[in-house]
Amino acid sequence: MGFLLKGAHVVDPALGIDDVLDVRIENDRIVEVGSELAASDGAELLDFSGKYLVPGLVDMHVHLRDPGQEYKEDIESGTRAAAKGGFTGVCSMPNTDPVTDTGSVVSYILARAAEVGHCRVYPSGAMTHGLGGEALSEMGDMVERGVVAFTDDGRGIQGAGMVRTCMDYGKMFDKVFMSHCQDESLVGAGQINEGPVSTKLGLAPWPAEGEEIQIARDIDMARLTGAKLHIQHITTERGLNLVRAAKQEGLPVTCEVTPHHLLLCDEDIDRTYDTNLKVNPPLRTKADLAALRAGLVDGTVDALVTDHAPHAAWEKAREFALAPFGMTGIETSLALMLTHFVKPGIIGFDRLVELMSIVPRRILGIKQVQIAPGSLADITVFDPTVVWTVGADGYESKSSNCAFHGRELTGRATDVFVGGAMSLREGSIV
Ligand SMILES: NC(=O)N[C@@H](CC(=O)O)C(=O)O
Ligand SMILES: [Zn+2]
Ligand SMILES: [Zn+2]
Repeated sequence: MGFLLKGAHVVDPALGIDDVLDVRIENDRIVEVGSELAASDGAELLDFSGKYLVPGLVDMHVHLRDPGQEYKEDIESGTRAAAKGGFTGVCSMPNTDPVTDTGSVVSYILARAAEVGHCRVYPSGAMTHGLGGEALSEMGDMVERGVVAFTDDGRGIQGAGMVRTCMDYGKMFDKVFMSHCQDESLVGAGQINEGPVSTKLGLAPWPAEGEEIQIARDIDMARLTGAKLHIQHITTERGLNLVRAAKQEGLPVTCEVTPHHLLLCDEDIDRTYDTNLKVNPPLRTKADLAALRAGLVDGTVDALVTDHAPHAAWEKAREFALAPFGMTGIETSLALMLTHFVKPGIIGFDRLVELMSIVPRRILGIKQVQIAPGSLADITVFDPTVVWTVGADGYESKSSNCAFHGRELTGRATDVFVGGAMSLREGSIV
């Protein structure tokens, strides 16, 4: 069993490859990369001319909602949506029900992913019991069952002492600590970014400082404990500058940004009053957006993630203040990045691959995939020229709370291989 992938434009910055090449897959591995490779017995030939072929994309921030909130998403539908979006793997967040804070929940997620998944699932586990911020989760048990990272995503840990305890104890496992930064005493019932728009709309304000204070604090805790720190869904210029300074200091600090925080700002809420734009942390200002874009280009931003946060239509159909935070994103992120950053030449395909494939694996400590013989055949193929409309053919996700619904985008994943098996073929789930 195998495939001969013909004539794709292969981009793998880790190897310095940026060329039209053929790739041969046998079983779960890449076995040959070169020009004009000859077909072999039993291998299926796929013509990828005009397409790009890159190491499989990994989204390191995804809410699969399983166990517990399967009416929003489950492991089958969430990984199906991921494959449709071009991903070969996702890191699942622990704000499930029950919370992913014990080994048995981790084992459930991995077993279910093996059974029904359309891509790999790399589970993260909670830092504190029940995301309560009061007591340690069962970190060692979860590491034994396969978590790749720790995070209380969905909530900020309120006490600096608790963050320190988590890091001091948990750093022996050599996993990254990922911080959702939100000071509840400042944010309170905040709905959108604090500024003229929140005043005009009469929506409770969420100050930038409610995020930045915990970014600064967690960098201090990483320095104090020696633990690896990753700032999740960063949204403000000052927050990004804190990460920039930590890196200059040589601390093991990384950060991620979402397409929505790169492309939308609080003024878009004024324009649309769309609850799909209600997200945690909130859409910030135009100036923040520009700062995040600069960080994407200069390397301060390490990873591009979606924070795919599915919610049922009826939940988002409520008054703004009652609607839950979050938007879906896993079916649109590659296309948004191709359309708004690669096509206009703001970043190259090589930087895109770093942001969406290589660096997420590095941060999570997952073995790299390379377009080279011997590597696992986790591969993403996309057409950078196809024009399509978001949501026109529905979504693979169970939820449709997509802030980009109806937008025309250029570029889309066409084929995805996970361990040498196709999970997306010519744009359709296998
Ligand atoms: N991002 C969101 O707006 N919502 C996330 C929680 C989170 O990522 O903090 C969710 O679980 O719905
Ligand atoms: Zn979060
Ligand atoms: Zn999240």
